[in-house]
Amino acid sequence: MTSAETTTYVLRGARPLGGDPVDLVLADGVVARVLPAGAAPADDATVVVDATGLVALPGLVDLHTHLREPGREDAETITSGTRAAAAGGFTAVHAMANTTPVADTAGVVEQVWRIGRDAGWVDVHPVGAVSVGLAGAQLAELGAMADSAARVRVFSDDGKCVADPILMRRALEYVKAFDGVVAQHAQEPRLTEGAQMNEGVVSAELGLAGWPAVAEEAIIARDVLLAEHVGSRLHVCHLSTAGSVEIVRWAKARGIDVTAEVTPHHLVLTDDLARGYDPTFKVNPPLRTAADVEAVRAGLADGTIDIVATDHAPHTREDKDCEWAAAAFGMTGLETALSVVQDTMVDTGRITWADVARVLSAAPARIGRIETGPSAQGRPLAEGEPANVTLVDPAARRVVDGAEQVTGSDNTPFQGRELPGRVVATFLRGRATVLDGEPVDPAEVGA
Ligand SMILES: NC(=O)N[C@@H](CC(=O)O)C(=O)O
Ligand SMILES: [Zn+2]
Ligand SMILES: [Zn+2]
Repeated sequence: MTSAETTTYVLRGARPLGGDPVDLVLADGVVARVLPAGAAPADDATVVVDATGLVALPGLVDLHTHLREPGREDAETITSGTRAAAAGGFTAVHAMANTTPVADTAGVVEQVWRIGRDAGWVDVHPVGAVSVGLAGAQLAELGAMADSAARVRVFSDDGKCVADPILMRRALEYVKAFDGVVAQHAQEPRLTEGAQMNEGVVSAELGLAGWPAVAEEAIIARDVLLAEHVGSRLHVCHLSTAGSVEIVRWAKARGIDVTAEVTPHHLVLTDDLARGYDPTFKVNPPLRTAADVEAVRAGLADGTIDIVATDHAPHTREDKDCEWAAAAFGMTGLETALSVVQDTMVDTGRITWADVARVLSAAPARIGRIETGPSAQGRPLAEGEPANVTLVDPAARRVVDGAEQVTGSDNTPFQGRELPGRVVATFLRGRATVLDGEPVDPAEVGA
């Protein structure tokens, strides 16, 4: 058995960012050579991957993943969630703080970071909570989390909105000291009390309490103004309405340092899906209207929305197989994100593969400040760069089946749907975490 560190891979005929075919040689953890297709030599110590027709992307980076550990290992563990991430083409994920206990201390974020490192599937970058216990009252120890081994730069009470404006202001001011960012789950709590789905024609018809677009938009409007006032960096989680896109567009034109994400599901699914009362489609923020879907696609295409983030939110059957009102909010996404982006944005001609590399790798790495340093991510596929590489077959098609997925939960909203694209291989610093579409256990290659 060759050890992970010494295996040299030749990705024969790969198309970096969808461009002309080349041979990518991965050795010693970096992209050692970029050669004309067919030119890379192969010897006994080399593994040749036939990458003819495959698009090579820098390893994907998710800014918004729920790994559930510690506390809800029955839904997902750091190991199962990061294995699913690798299967989806990711080499780094940001692990959200709404665990039990909450990731609001240096101790918890270090533990998550260490378990992720030891699992070896992707780099795990813990997100720190903004407030103690996500309670929205008292600022958590942001500085201690930033200074810890986990090097936290992203802070979020995700799942809950930082509703108190003075707490939000203090958090924005505090993170400036270490170039951090506050990632807001924009949801005005009073306007969404008891809300079950998007407020509109469908909620009225179904008799479910609605969640108005203004509840999201009012918080985003407030926060971009706060970010401007204190001169800090704001990130908007899972933006979902046409009005939210307009506000972010306005804020960017004004020079405010704001970034925004959209989830794959908000790029394609609408509130019509609630008609079947299947809680698989219950999510926070809720699925919106076709007009909102069009607006977020346009926002992603014109750069108003910086990134696609999965908001992978695994839940047990117990928490999902119940009546709509009692079910948990959330849907899985790590293993379908790239396919949904290809389907909605690339195959429709709205963005290129180079744009995919930006919105799913370089930009989230930059927002999370993981683009430099020992676990650099989101860098170009150039000689000397870390060999974080994803090979995708854009011509493949597959029918999604939650039972076959790697994640510990099966609440995929794409069950039974045919989607384009398949992740054939993923490399983390030159070590294969996925080959021939199958996860490669880090323990088995001596990583
Ligand atoms: N997206 C969801 O519907 N749920 C998330 C929380 C969140 O992202 O707000 C979860 O933790 O389950
Ligand atoms: Zn959220
Ligand atoms: Zn989330």
